[in-house]
Amino acid sequence: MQDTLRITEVFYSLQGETRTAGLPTVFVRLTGCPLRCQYCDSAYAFTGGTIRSLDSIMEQVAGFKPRYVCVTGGEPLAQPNALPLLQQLCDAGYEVSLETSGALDISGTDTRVSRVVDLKTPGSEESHRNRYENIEHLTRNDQVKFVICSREDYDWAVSKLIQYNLAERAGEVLFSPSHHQVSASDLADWIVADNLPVRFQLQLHKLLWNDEPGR
Ligand SMILES: C[S@@+](CC[C@H](N)C(=O)[O-])C[C@H]1O[C@@H](n2cnc3c(N)ncnc32)[C@H](O)[C@@H]1O
Ligand SMILES: Nc1nc2[nH]cc(C(=O)O)c2c(=O)[nH]1
Ligand code: SF4
Ligand SMILES: [Mg+2]
Repeated sequence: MQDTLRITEVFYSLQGETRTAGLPTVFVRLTGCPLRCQYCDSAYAFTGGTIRSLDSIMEQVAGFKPRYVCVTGGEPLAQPNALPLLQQLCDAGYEVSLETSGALDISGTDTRVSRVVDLKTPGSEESHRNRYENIEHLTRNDQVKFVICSREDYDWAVSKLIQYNLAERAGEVLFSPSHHQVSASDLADWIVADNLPVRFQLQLHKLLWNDEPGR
């Protein structure tokens, strides 16, 4: 089918993460993911969804009159039509971000998109899926995220930060606690103790609305 995507939900909320945290944002959640991170808070997007035309998605997004649009999932890049969706969203004048697992090639995405590339830690149980070739495509418009499940994950993330010079390559490096799996205040303390050039982030939407889908 041409120009269609399988979509779990489109909703307007406050961005809970990344460098635009706190800003009203439309979320477009694409259905399906080839990974199975043990902590995944969006497993309801693995299956189901509705096949929709690009035009109908663009129309629904426009109805919210947003400045920011976040394409997430599931794994957006697992659907080939994610690329024209991202491009059309940029053409329409929105500030667009893409949440991606980093398991698929990011190089075909519109360069206006801020790609939030999650480097999967060992604690996710999907770190063998990391596509390290993506790192050479990162620009200062992009963000790298580590979702940290333990002190071991933290040490691993620090080693990748140094090995790939991520703080120079990307505009932001984000360290986020895996929800309820590591103490957020411990993670904050480790970052300060090590004087790391990274941004600590919490999932604001979980503080505000617990774990309700569509928020
Ligand atoms: C649900 S994923 C969808 C996009 C893509 N599949 C990915 O993993 O980046 C969006 C972001 O939520 C993060 N995430 C999922 N479950 C989480 C949890 N329990 N605690 C913290 N972050 C979580 C993921 O690591 C990812 O950075
Ligand atoms: N409010 C809110 N912010 C988010 N930022 C990234 C999300 C995601 O599920 O990818 C998300 C989400 O699900 N809700
Ligand atoms: S890659 Fe993203 S959507 Fe897929 S299982 Fe991991 S966190 Fe969930
Ligand atoms: Mg979420």
